[in-house]
Amino acid sequence: MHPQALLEACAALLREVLRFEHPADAVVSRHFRAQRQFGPRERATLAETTYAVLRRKLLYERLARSGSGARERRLAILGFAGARGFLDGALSAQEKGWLHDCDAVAPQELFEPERHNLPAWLAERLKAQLGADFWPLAEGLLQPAPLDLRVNILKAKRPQTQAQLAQAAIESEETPYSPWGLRVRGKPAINRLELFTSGAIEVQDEGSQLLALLLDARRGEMVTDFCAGAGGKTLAIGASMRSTGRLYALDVSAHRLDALKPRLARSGLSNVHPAAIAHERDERIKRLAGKMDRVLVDAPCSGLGTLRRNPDLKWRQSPQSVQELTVKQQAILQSAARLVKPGGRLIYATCSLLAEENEAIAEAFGAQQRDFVPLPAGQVLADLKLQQAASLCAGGSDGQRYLRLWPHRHQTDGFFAAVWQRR
Ligand SMILES: C[S@@+](CC[C@H](N)C(=O)[O-])C[C@H]1O[C@@H](n2cnc3c(N)ncnc32)[C@H](O)[C@@H]1O
Repeated sequence: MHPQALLEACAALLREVLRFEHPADAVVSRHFRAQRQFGPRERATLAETTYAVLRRKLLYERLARSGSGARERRLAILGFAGARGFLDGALSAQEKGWLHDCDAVAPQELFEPERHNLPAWLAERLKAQLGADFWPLAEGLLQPAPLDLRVNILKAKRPQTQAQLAQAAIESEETPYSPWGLRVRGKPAINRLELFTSGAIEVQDEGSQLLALLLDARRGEMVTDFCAGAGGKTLAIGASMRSTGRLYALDVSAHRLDALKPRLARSGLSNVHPAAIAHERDERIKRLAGKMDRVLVDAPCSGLGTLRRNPDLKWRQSPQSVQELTVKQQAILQSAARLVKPGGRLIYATCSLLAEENEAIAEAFGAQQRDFVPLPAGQVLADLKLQQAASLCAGGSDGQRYLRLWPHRHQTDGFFAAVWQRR
């Protein structure tokens, strides 16, 4: 495709995404379905340019105030994810001069928001929470996430899987914490590999794998994944139960549960029972009350821990949306807790960075529900012989109370989890 046509296509896609009416990944997929003319490399450039602009939106908007032509074209030039030589083929002499001037802007000439590229409300909260660690986090959130795979231990072993990937010219290394994980170099297409179609691997961030590990579901147990969605964690939990016992995968979104079905078929699991519920107090779940050995609440949240993958979320969330989510999170945790049997365990987790969706929810629950005794996440992970368990945790008097994963410290998405045992 001619550079000019590809640059204009990037600008057109940005025009749709920057309306923020729908999640960026959904807009990009719809765009590709409607516009069949793009090959795989062009699609990659279009998607990566869009994500680069979403990541550094404040910086690029500031630079785009100078220059000429349509705003989205200027943003696409600044975020262009292809080779500079190729881009040059699309630029006028004036645009080349402008881009050269933009490249020469030094960081000290920029205002803070143009360096961290976060909305003011979010930067303020993260600064209050993190202090000096705010800037390493902000920098970490501007990087694309690596591609992590989880080896399905029902079907494969990690070393052999790594060797098979190498045969397909895919380089990978073992993830540092999860015993199931492989971190792949680059972004190779995974879903046509025999390893993928046969269910030996799934794409899953190491942080998500750690949440499934933390649940420590055992063979033959009764387990509920209360907010199962498309089942990323369900599949990891089901495999850790060696496809025995019963694992209920509940969600209010039948659509998301539908996306679990093909993954379930590949996985070889026969212990998973997906069920759509109307809400967290649905009659259908009453009969499960007091019966579960393990309950995971992977609660709906702002998703701000996934900004490396979903940078549009920082522009789509707001203090009000976070406030509404915290109400829902409390209600779901309260209801899900009823399923836990005496001696059983409950986990509340999110992929948010914000204390109000995390520690605040866990502490409010602990204060109300004297029946549930906190278990230090660091201890649970150490008992599982997990590498460097203590470094993954924070909070409480010994700094081990909660699982607290950060992109800049652990190279995972941001995750939080609290664990309780019912008396
Ligand atoms: C963070 S996502 C779950 C991701 C999923 N566990 C995974 O690993 O792929 C949160 C899920 O909670 C679901 N949800 C929202 N409200 C709910 C409720 N009241 N009861 C159960 N699930 C709910 C959403 O539909 C969404 O799929």
